[in-house]
Amino acid sequence: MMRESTTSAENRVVVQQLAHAFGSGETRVPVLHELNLRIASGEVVVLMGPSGSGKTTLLTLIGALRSVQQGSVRVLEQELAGATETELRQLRQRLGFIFQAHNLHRGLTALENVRMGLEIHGRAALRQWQATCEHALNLVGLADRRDFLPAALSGGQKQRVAIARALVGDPEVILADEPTAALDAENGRKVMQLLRRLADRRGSTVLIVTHDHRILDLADRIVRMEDGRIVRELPAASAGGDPHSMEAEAIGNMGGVSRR
Ligand SMILES: Nc1ncnc2c1ncn2[C@@H]1O[C@H](COP(=O)(O)OP(=O)(O)OP(=O)(O)O)[C@@H](O)[C@H]1O
Repeated sequence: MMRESTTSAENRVVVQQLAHAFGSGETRVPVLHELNLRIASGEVVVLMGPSGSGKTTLLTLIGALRSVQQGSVRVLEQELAGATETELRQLRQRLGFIFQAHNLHRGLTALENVRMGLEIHGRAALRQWQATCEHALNLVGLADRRDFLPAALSGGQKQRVAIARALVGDPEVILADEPTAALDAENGRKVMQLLRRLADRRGSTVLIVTHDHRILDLADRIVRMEDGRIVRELPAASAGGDPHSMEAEAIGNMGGVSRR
Protein backbone atom coordinates (compact mmCIF):
# COMPACT_ATOMS: atom_id res chain seq x y z
CA MET A 1 0.00 0.00 0.00
CA MET A 2 2.84 2.36 0.82
CA ARG A 3 4.93 3.87 -1.95
CA GLU A 4 8.46 2.60 -2.51
CA SER A 5 11.09 5.02 -1.35
CA THR A 6 12.50 6.87 -4.32
CA THR A 7 15.77 7.90 -2.73
CA SER A 8 18.34 5.51 -1.42
CA ALA A 9 20.94 8.22 -0.85
CA GLU A 10 22.90 7.58 2.31
CA ASN A 11 22.74 11.16 3.45
CA ARG A 12 19.26 12.49 3.00
CA VAL A 13 19.96 15.68 4.88
CA VAL A 14 23.30 17.45 4.51
CA VAL A 15 23.76 20.83 6.19
CA GLN A 16 27.05 22.62 5.60
CA GLN A 17 28.29 25.87 7.04
CA LEU A 18 24.75 27.04 7.54
CA ALA A 19 24.25 30.48 9.08
CA HIS A 20 20.98 32.32 9.63
CA ALA A 21 19.91 35.67 11.07
CA PHE A 22 16.58 37.38 11.71
CA GLY A 23 16.05 41.08 11.05
CA SER A 24 18.43 43.43 9.30
CA GLY A 25 20.68 46.39 10.00
CA GLU A 26 20.87 47.28 13.67
CA THR A 27 18.16 44.82 14.60
CA ARG A 28 19.87 41.88 12.89
CA VAL A 29 20.09 38.90 15.23
CA PRO A 30 22.23 35.96 14.14
CA VAL A 31 20.71 32.70 15.38
CA LEU A 32 22.64 29.95 13.56
CA HIS A 33 26.38 29.87 13.06
CA GLU A 34 28.42 27.66 10.69
CA LEU A 35 26.33 24.65 11.38
CA ASN A 36 27.10 21.20 9.94
CA LEU A 37 24.86 18.15 10.16
CA ARG A 38 24.34 14.94 8.17
CA ILE A 39 21.46 12.56 8.59
CA ALA A 40 21.30 9.23 6.81
CA SER A 41 18.44 7.16 5.56
CA GLY A 42 16.84 5.19 8.39
CA GLU A 43 18.31 7.41 11.08
CA VAL A 44 16.39 8.95 13.97
CA VAL A 45 18.10 12.09 15.22
CA VAL A 46 16.94 14.06 18.23
CA LEU A 47 17.78 17.75 18.44
CA MET A 48 17.90 19.15 21.96
CA GLY A 49 19.05 22.32 23.64
CA PRO A 50 17.85 25.34 25.58
CA SER A 51 14.97 27.49 24.46
CA GLY A 52 16.10 29.94 21.80
CA SER A 53 19.14 27.91 20.74
CA GLY A 54 17.88 27.71 17.15
CA LYS A 55 16.38 24.21 16.91
CA THR A 56 13.12 25.22 15.24
CA THR A 57 14.93 27.60 12.92
CA LEU A 58 17.16 24.74 11.78
CA LEU A 59 14.17 22.42 11.35
CA THR A 60 12.26 24.94 9.23
CA LEU A 61 15.32 25.58 7.06
CA ILE A 62 15.70 21.83 6.43
CA GLY A 63 11.97 21.67 5.70
CA ALA A 64 12.27 24.36 3.00
CA LEU A 65 9.88 26.55 5.00
CA ARG A 66 12.45 29.34 5.24
CA SER A 67 15.03 30.62 2.74
CA VAL A 68 18.66 29.65 3.17
CA GLN A 69 20.68 32.83 3.62
CA GLN A 70 24.18 31.46 3.91
CA GLY A 71 25.71 28.01 3.56
CA SER A 72 24.19 24.89 2.10
CA VAL A 73 21.22 22.65 2.92
CA ARG A 74 20.71 19.56 0.75
CA VAL A 75 17.59 17.51 1.35
CA LEU A 76 16.88 14.42 -0.78
CA GLU A 77 19.64 15.62 -3.09
CA GLN A 78 17.98 19.00 -3.66
CA GLU A 79 20.11 22.03 -2.80
CA LEU A 80 17.82 24.51 -1.07
CA ALA A 81 20.09 27.54 -1.32
CA GLY A 82 19.04 29.32 -4.48
CA ALA A 83 16.35 26.76 -5.35
CA THR A 84 13.29 27.93 -7.28
CA GLU A 85 9.86 28.08 -5.62
CA THR A 86 8.77 25.10 -7.77
CA GLU A 87 11.76 23.04 -6.64
CA LEU A 88 11.03 23.93 -3.01
CA ARG A 89 7.37 23.04 -3.35
CA GLN A 90 8.20 19.70 -4.95
CA LEU A 91 10.62 18.95 -2.17
CA ARG A 92 8.12 19.87 0.57
CA GLN A 93 5.71 17.34 -0.92
CA ARG A 94 8.23 14.62 -0.15
CA LEU A 95 8.57 15.62 3.52
CA GLY A 96 6.35 14.89 6.48
CA PHE A 97 5.85 17.72 8.97
CA ILE A 98 4.73 17.19 12.53
CA PHE A 99 4.56 20.61 14.13
CA GLN A 100 3.12 21.72 17.45
CA ALA A 101 0.46 23.92 15.92
CA HIS A 102 -1.27 20.95 14.38
CA ASN A 103 -3.71 23.02 12.34
CA LEU A 104 -6.34 20.39 11.82
CA HIS A 105 -9.23 21.51 9.68
CA ARG A 106 -12.12 22.12 12.11
CA GLY A 107 -14.82 21.14 9.66
CA LEU A 108 -13.27 17.81 8.70
CA THR A 109 -13.34 14.51 10.57
CA ALA A 110 -10.16 12.79 11.71
CA LEU A 111 -10.22 10.59 8.61
CA GLU A 112 -10.78 13.54 6.27
CA ASN A 113 -7.97 15.47 7.93
CA VAL A 114 -5.65 12.54 7.33
CA ARG A 115 -6.76 12.50 3.71
CA MET A 116 -5.41 16.03 3.40
CA GLY A 117 -1.99 14.51 3.97
CA LEU A 118 -2.48 12.44 0.83
CA GLU A 119 -3.55 15.53 -1.08
CA ILE A 120 -0.35 17.30 -0.12
CA HIS A 121 1.55 14.36 -1.56
CA GLY A 122 -0.56 14.43 -4.70
CA ARG A 123 -2.13 11.09 -3.90
CA ALA A 124 -5.70 12.02 -2.98
CA ALA A 125 -7.01 10.23 -6.06
CA LEU A 126 -5.58 6.98 -4.77
CA ARG A 127 -8.39 4.44 -5.15
CA GLN A 128 -7.86 2.89 -1.77
CA TRP A 129 -7.46 6.28 -0.03
CA GLN A 130 -9.86 5.34 2.72
CA ALA A 131 -8.01 2.14 3.64
CA THR A 132 -4.69 4.01 3.52
CA CYS A 133 -5.99 6.76 5.83
CA GLU A 134 -7.59 4.25 8.18
CA HIS A 135 -4.30 2.40 8.36
CA ALA A 136 -2.52 5.64 9.31
CA LEU A 137 -5.11 6.37 12.01
CA ASN A 138 -4.72 2.84 13.25
CA LEU A 139 -0.95 3.32 13.54
CA VAL A 140 -1.52 6.19 15.98
CA GLY A 141 -4.20 4.27 17.89
CA LEU A 142 -7.18 6.32 16.70
CA ALA A 143 -9.08 3.93 14.46
CA ASP A 144 -12.16 4.37 16.64
CA ARG A 145 -12.09 8.16 16.29
CA ARG A 146 -12.08 8.30 12.51
CA ASP A 147 -15.42 10.09 12.24
CA PHE A 148 -14.86 12.60 15.06
CA LEU A 149 -14.38 16.30 14.42
CA PRO A 150 -11.29 17.90 16.03
CA ALA A 151 -13.46 19.70 18.61
CA ALA A 152 -14.44 16.30 20.02
CA LEU A 153 -10.82 15.14 20.37
CA SER A 154 -8.38 15.76 23.22
CA GLY A 155 -5.16 17.72 22.61
CA GLY A 156 -3.17 14.51 22.47
CA GLN A 157 -5.61 12.90 20.05
CA LYS A 158 -5.47 15.94 17.78
CA GLN A 159 -1.71 15.68 17.83
CA ARG A 160 -1.94 12.04 16.81
CA VAL A 161 -4.29 12.87 13.92
CA ALA A 162 -1.70 15.41 12.79
CA ILE A 163 0.95 12.71 12.98
CA ALA A 164 -1.20 10.31 10.94
CA ARG A 165 -1.67 13.10 8.38
CA ALA A 166 2.10 13.65 8.22
CA LEU A 167 2.82 9.95 7.74
CA VAL A 168 0.07 8.92 5.36
CA GLY A 169 1.94 10.09 2.25
CA ASP A 170 4.90 7.90 3.23
CA PRO A 171 7.43 10.75 3.34
CA GLU A 172 11.12 10.00 2.98
CA VAL A 173 12.06 12.59 5.57
CA ILE A 174 9.98 13.35 8.67
CA LEU A 175 10.54 16.63 10.55
CA ALA A 176 8.92 16.84 13.96
CA ASP A 177 8.86 19.76 16.39
CA GLU A 178 7.98 18.60 19.92
CA PRO A 179 5.78 15.75 18.66
CA THR A 180 5.27 14.33 22.14
CA ALA A 181 4.77 17.58 24.04
CA ALA A 182 0.98 17.33 24.15
CA LEU A 183 0.97 13.63 24.98
CA ASP A 184 1.11 11.71 28.24
CA ALA A 185 4.07 9.42 28.84
CA GLU A 186 2.48 6.34 27.33
CA ASN A 187 1.22 8.00 24.16
CA GLY A 188 4.43 9.99 23.78
CA ARG A 189 6.37 6.78 23.81
CA LYS A 190 4.00 5.15 21.32
CA VAL A 191 4.46 8.00 18.88
CA MET A 192 8.21 7.78 19.24
CA GLN A 193 8.15 4.01 18.74
CA LEU A 194 6.11 4.55 15.61
CA LEU A 195 8.70 6.97 14.21
CA ARG A 196 11.43 4.48 15.15
CA ARG A 197 9.61 1.71 13.27
CA LEU A 198 9.21 3.89 10.18
CA ALA A 199 12.95 4.49 10.20
CA ASP A 200 13.75 0.80 10.67
CA ARG A 201 11.26 -0.65 8.23
CA ARG A 202 10.98 1.97 5.52
CA GLY A 203 14.28 3.76 5.90
CA SER A 204 12.54 7.04 6.76
CA THR A 205 14.86 9.76 7.99
CA VAL A 206 13.50 11.31 11.17
CA LEU A 207 14.61 14.58 12.78
CA ILE A 208 12.89 15.47 16.03
CA VAL A 209 13.18 18.61 18.13
CA THR A 210 12.29 17.76 21.69
CA HIS A 211 12.77 18.55 25.35
CA ASP A 212 11.38 15.13 26.22
CA HIS A 213 14.00 12.94 27.88
CA ARG A 214 11.73 9.95 27.98
CA ILE A 215 12.20 9.21 24.29
CA LEU A 216 15.96 9.55 23.95
CA ASP A 217 16.67 5.82 24.00
CA LEU A 218 14.72 5.40 20.75
CA ALA A 219 17.04 7.75 18.85
CA ASP A 220 20.22 6.82 16.98
CA ARG A 221 21.87 10.11 17.69
CA ILE A 222 21.31 13.06 19.97
CA VAL A 223 22.47 16.46 18.79
CA ARG A 224 22.68 19.26 21.30
CA MET A 225 22.49 22.89 20.22
CA GLU A 226 23.46 25.98 22.17
CA ASP A 227 23.43 29.55 20.89
CA GLY A 228 22.94 28.50 17.28
CA ARG A 229 25.76 25.96 17.28
CA ILE A 230 25.93 22.20 17.58
CA VAL A 231 27.95 21.71 20.73
CA ARG A 232 27.69 17.95 21.08
CA GLU A 233 26.66 14.89 19.12
CA LEU A 234 26.14 11.59 20.86
CA PRO A 235 25.56 8.31 19.11
CA ALA A 236 22.87 6.96 21.42
CA ALA A 237 23.94 3.32 21.06
CA SER A 238 27.57 3.97 21.97
CA ALA A 239 26.57 5.58 25.23
CA GLY A 240 26.64 2.03 26.64
CA GLY A 241 25.35 0.89 29.99
CA ASP A 242 21.91 2.17 30.84
CA PRO A 243 21.13 4.27 27.78
CA HIS A 244 18.67 6.40 29.68
CA SER A 245 21.02 7.56 32.38
CA MET A 246 24.12 7.77 30.18
CA GLU A 247 22.47 10.01 27.65
CA ALA A 248 20.74 12.08 30.22
CA GLU A 249 23.94 12.66 32.14
CA ALA A 250 26.04 13.30 29.08
CA ILE A 251 23.57 15.78 27.75
CA GLY A 252 23.29 17.23 31.21
CA ASN A 253 21.83 20.43 32.45
CA MET A 254 18.49 19.99 30.76
CA GLY A 255 16.04 19.66 33.58
CA GLY A 256 14.72 16.61 35.36
CA VAL A 257 14.85 13.24 33.70
CA SER A 258 11.75 11.18 34.02
CA ARG A 259 12.16 7.52 33.23
CA ARG A 260 9.66 4.86 32.61
N1 LIG B 1 10.54 34.97 12.96
C1 LIG B 1 11.47 35.38 13.82
N2 LIG B 1 11.85 36.69 13.87
C2 LIG B 1 12.80 37.09 14.71
N3 LIG B 1 13.46 36.29 15.57
C3 LIG B 1 13.12 35.00 15.58
C4 LIG B 1 12.11 34.46 14.71
N4 LIG B 1 12.00 33.13 14.95
C5 LIG B 1 12.89 32.85 15.91
N5 LIG B 1 13.56 33.95 16.30
C6 LIG B 1 14.63 34.01 17.30
O1 LIG B 1 15.63 33.09 16.92
C7 LIG B 1 16.16 32.42 18.06
C8 LIG B 1 16.03 30.91 17.85
O2 LIG B 1 14.65 30.56 17.88
P1 LIG B 1 14.16 29.06 17.68
O3 LIG B 1 12.69 29.08 17.67
O4 LIG B 1 14.87 28.46 16.53
O5 LIG B 1 14.71 28.38 19.04
P2 LIG B 1 14.38 26.96 19.67
O6 LIG B 1 15.69 26.38 20.06
O7 LIG B 1 13.53 26.18 18.74
O8 LIG B 1 13.57 27.36 20.97
P3 LIG B 1 12.37 26.59 21.76
O9 LIG B 1 12.99 25.37 22.39
O10 LIG B 1 11.94 27.61 22.77
O11 LIG B 1 11.31 26.27 20.76
C9 LIG B 1 15.41 32.95 19.26
O12 LIG B 1 16.19 33.92 19.87
C10 LIG B 1 14.16 33.55 18.66
O13 LIG B 1 13.72 34.65 19.44
